[in-house]
Amino acid sequence: MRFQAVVVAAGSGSRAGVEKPWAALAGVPVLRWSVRALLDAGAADVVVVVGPHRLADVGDALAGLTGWRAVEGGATRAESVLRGLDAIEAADLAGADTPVLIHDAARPFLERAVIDRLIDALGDADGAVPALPAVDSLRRGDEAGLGDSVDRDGLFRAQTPQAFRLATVRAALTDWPGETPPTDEAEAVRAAGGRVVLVAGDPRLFKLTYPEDFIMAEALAAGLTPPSVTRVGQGFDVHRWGPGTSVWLCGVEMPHDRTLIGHSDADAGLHALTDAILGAMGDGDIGDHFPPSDPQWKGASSDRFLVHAVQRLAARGGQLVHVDVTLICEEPKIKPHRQAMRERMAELCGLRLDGVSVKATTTEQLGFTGRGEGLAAQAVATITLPASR
Ligand SMILES: Nc1ccn([C@@H]2O[C@H](COP(=O)(O)OP(=O)(O)OP(=O)(O)O)[C@@H](O)[C@H]2O)c(=O)n1
Ligand SMILES: C[C@](O)(CO)[C@H](O)COP(=O)(O)O
Repeated sequence: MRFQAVVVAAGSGSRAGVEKPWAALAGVPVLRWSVRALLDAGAADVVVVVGPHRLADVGDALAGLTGWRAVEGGATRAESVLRGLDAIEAADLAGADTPVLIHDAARPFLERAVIDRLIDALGDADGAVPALPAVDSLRRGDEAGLGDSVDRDGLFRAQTPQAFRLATVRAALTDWPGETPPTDEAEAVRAAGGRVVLVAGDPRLFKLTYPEDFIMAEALAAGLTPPSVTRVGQGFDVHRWGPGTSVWLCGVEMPHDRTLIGHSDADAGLHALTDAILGAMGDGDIGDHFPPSDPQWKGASSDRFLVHAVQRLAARGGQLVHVDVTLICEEPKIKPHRQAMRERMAELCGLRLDGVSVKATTTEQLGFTGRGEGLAAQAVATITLPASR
């Protein structure tokens, strides 16, 4: 059954000391783990609720995923949930009876089986909550020491996502009578007279709360991260020399007594590199993405071609590992500009400097480069891609 989802990610993480949704697990933001799980399990839309200062970051964290929208959260978790529900209502994404799953971004390891149990249970209840029975013995205690035992029979640890029908949970939160906000939606729905049932939770669905929780989460994430494959792509480009006073190479403009002729800025180094990255992804070539027949690329800075390829790689969950460009020309001399070129390419590619190489060679005055008719560039890019998805 299709369902809507709200992922609350607007907390400050005061106990963890970090804004948990933005921390990385196996290199992937916690928020992405949570949202991806819901989308993979069939959520029609996921409303992501974030702090106002994070609205601009959501696109990067969720690059390549479709079916989500971001809204601004509130001062409490309950307020954030309500804003997410309001967004579903405002965008007319669901009817009053549509199931909505409300989930803490800070619980990144959500299995589809939990979602299936929740949706099934919602058939004849007003709400469903995944929970685990308390297994350790429970004691009261304070500074003075250990107090009485608490009977753990019938005690559960509530998790998220929690499932309700849109109108039920929205009304319950809007009409919440308490002075302090409800601890979760189940509490609000119960207070409104609803029947909330328990379904089996999942130990992996623990909430990141304290710094030490990240140790276990990192281990789990490593085990769940699909193995990556490493690929190498190569690119080659040539431009003809013509009259001019400067030339662009590898993202750097340098004075020269001629320039390279081309539809864009004719930066053969960046063109070869863009093709190398696209080639490693099996994603066509620079001409497919930026046709020379298209007037909008006339005189364009080649920076944008390279950034486009890097972004397409990121959208597929891939990573650029290393790039290596060789410029083939008699003139200009490349060495004085090499460091600036590496720094610029590192910036454009999001790589460390030691992952970026620029080399140059002459062809001993042989061939078209040797005769000074044109400049050639070749590039190699190493990338990793998730082995699946
Ligand atoms: N105003 C708030 C407070 C919390 N949350 C979200 O609610 C979930 C569970 O809350 P909690 O673990 O309490 O997160 P924080 O509020 O970030 O942490 P802390 O209480 O330690 O400050 C988290 O995904 C958190 O981002 C939210 O969206 N809006
Ligand atoms: C909603 C919740 O995750 C259910 O366990 C929890 O109540 C929210 O987090 P907090 O630690 O209680 O603030």
